[in-house]
Amino acid sequence: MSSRNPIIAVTGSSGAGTSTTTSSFEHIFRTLGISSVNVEGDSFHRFSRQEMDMEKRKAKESGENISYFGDKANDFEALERLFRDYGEHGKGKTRRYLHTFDEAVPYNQMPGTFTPWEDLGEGTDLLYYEGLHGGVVTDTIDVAKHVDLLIGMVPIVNLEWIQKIIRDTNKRGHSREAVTASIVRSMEDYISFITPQFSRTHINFQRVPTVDTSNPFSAKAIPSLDESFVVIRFREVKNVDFQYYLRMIDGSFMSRVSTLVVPGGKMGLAMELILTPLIRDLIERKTQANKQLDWMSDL
Ligand SMILES: Nc1ncnc2c1ncn2[C@@H]1O[C@H](COP(=O)(O)OP(=O)(O)OP(=O)(O)O)[C@@H](O)[C@H]1O
Ligand SMILES: O=C(CO)[C@H](O)[C@H](O)COP(=O)(O)O
Repeated sequence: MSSRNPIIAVTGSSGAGTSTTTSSFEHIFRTLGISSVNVEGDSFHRFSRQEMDMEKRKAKESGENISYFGDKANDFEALERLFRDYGEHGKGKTRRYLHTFDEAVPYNQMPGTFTPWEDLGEGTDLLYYEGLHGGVVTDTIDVAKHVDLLIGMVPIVNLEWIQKIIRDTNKRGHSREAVTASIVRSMEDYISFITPQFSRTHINFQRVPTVDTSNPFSAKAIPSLDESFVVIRFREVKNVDFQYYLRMIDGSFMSRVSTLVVPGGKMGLAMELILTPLIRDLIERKTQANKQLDWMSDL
């Protein structure tokens, strides 16, 4: 954690909606006049799509498993290094994984490849990460400890799979069978690396559909916001003004002492109401820390 160079991370599985959530954060940053550097978790995959296909074949031959959720396919050290460097110096290195032709063409590259590593961050107010591993901890690395505000984006698992299957088939050119196989192959890593993160978050947002999603593998469409509720669990936030949220968000209620439930259509409003003051606090702490540093260097 760093008062001078704060880091916000939205962490969630593939298809959970971390990229979609980014627009809510960008709106808050614009409102508060904050300049952020945005980092995508997929940039820290170890392998291009072609290399990963080879790794999957090798793993299968030796009776092992490899998935995008685990440490074999992701460079957690590089991610921790970026967070540490940004926290200490306000800069670091990242790159982009290009999923689609639309993303790849401007770089004159093919989908499934990486852009070169480049320096980023200089002069920004905060680092914003969205991806699979913003709260990951293993025996050798601890990404979570560098994060000042850690948000879990966790639809219930049937909905997560529907979102992944429909996004990967419609936008990323994969077959339904290939996506289903990747869900199966990823399950062990999902339990070891993805879900433990949601016990380290400050707040979890869990979308719960109110329509039948009992066979996610045959679903034709993603349940809409109006066909869902969002369960918001405050884990590590003090002095939460639930009365204020209940007054401001029509149709909201509390299901437990630390849990607010809002209609799906109010998710954007809820995020704005809840996150804006927390982000403002991070920026105020940054201003104070920098003032203190200036004052000490004047001595
Ligand atoms: N709240 C939501 N309501 C309706 N659809 C949603 C919602 N959140 C995400 N989706 C849809 O689910 C799919 C996956 O979302 P998104 O691409 O944001 O996931 P992601 O977590 O960024 O995945 P990855 O890490 O694999 O890139 C997209 O098609 C998106 O439009
Ligand atoms: O979303 C993912 C992980 O978060 C993808 O599965 C991963 O980035 C690989 O992408 P692709 O299958 O398009 O090569």
